[in-house]
Amino acid sequence: MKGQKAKQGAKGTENLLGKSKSQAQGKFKAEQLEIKKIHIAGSGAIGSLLAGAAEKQGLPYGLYPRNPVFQVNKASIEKPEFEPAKTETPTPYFVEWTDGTEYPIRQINSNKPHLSPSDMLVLPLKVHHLKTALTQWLPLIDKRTPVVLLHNGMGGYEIAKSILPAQQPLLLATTSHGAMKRTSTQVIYTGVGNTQIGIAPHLVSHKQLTMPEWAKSVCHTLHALLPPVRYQTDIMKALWAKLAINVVINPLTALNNITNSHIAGEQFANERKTLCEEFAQVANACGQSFDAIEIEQQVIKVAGLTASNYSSMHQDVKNQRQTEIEAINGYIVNMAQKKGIEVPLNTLLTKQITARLT
Ligand SMILES: NC(=O)C1=CN([C@@H]2O[C@H](COP(=O)(O)OP(=O)(O)OC[C@H]3O[C@@H](n4cnc5c(N)ncnc54)[C@H](OP(=O)(O)O)[C@@H]3O)[C@@H](O)[C@H]2O)C=CC1
Ligand SMILES: CC(C)(CO)C(=O)C(=O)O
Repeated sequence: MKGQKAKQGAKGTENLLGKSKSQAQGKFKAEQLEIKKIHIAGSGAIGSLLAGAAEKQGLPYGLYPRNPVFQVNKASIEKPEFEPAKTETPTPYFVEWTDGTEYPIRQINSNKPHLSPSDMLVLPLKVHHLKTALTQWLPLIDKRTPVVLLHNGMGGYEIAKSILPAQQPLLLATTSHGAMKRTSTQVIYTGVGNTQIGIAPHLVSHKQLTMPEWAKSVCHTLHALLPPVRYQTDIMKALWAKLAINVVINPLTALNNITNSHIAGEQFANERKTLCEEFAQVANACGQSFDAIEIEQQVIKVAGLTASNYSSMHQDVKNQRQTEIEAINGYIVNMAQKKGIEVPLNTLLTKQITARLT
């Protein structure tokens, strides 16, 4: 099976419906699937993984690289202009699934998308990419097109709120699936995790007891593509919980050039404890409810589950790419300042990671 190439070409939505019925049992019903096409902004590791999943399930998809498709200028905001990609990918590249099968995916470079309410836009980007990407996509989406933010760290929601219309259907998500770009033509699905998703808090009505149809459709589609998807009624709590993990594992693995497994060890006991305490103090001052000891147990668990991983920050530092430090430890430092709390270790790690790239 290893290296086996899957046949290219979408097989239509029946295939997705057929697969999703069994995959989504007990979660979402097949008749809730109304998303006709998934548009993926950014062909990084997770974006490519989603495209591979769409290829695998036969759901029409568009995978768009950074910048080249649409230039941001005043004119393009009124009437978006498409230009040929500077980084055109004439041949497909491949996503290698967990069973070794390879699915060919292509980036879209020249077709001008117009997203309808039955399309969805997913942004599996780093927070520091979001402002530009959302500004580029805004003229291309209908005001009823569901938009999904999918990233580590915090701050993306505020950026999206400042750019999108107030009533734009918006979901916030975080994933623990692992994906890695091994070469320019190969992305590997390195670890099956899960995706947690929820409606942006400003769209949640306490009077509405059931999920709106658009949110069901999005969750169902994502679950059919890359299961399991867990719907969270309090997505902010889930994002804070993921942040806690990243606050500890990411900077320590990046600075010490180690895999995640080491973070569970005795040598990091002091840093682990202090970071969890600083996190809990800040999160709780921001209206959350976290216990430092429970967070530390969770960090140790995740470090064990992802033992052989190099964290995303480790990879960014190694490849001299901008890290997500501002959205992770930097976010804790900013929130701590606002609340008058001292967070010396988060402050130090933020400075040390930032210094690595200058
Ligand atoms: N990879 C993983 O295993 C996991 C990742 N995550 C999180 O998911 C998010 C995405 O991660 P990942 O896929 O690894 O990141 P990558 O860096 O691989 O992908 C981000 C992609 O976004 C592209 N990009 C930047 N700006 C734009 C833009 N304006 N329009 C379109 N594309 C743009 C980048 O382009 P270019 O290539 O030109 O830089 C890059 O290809 C991060 O927050 C990460 O922490 C969470 C769990 C696991
Ligand atoms: C959970 C963890 C730490 C897995 O590596 C991660 O989210 C990351 O690397 O950014």
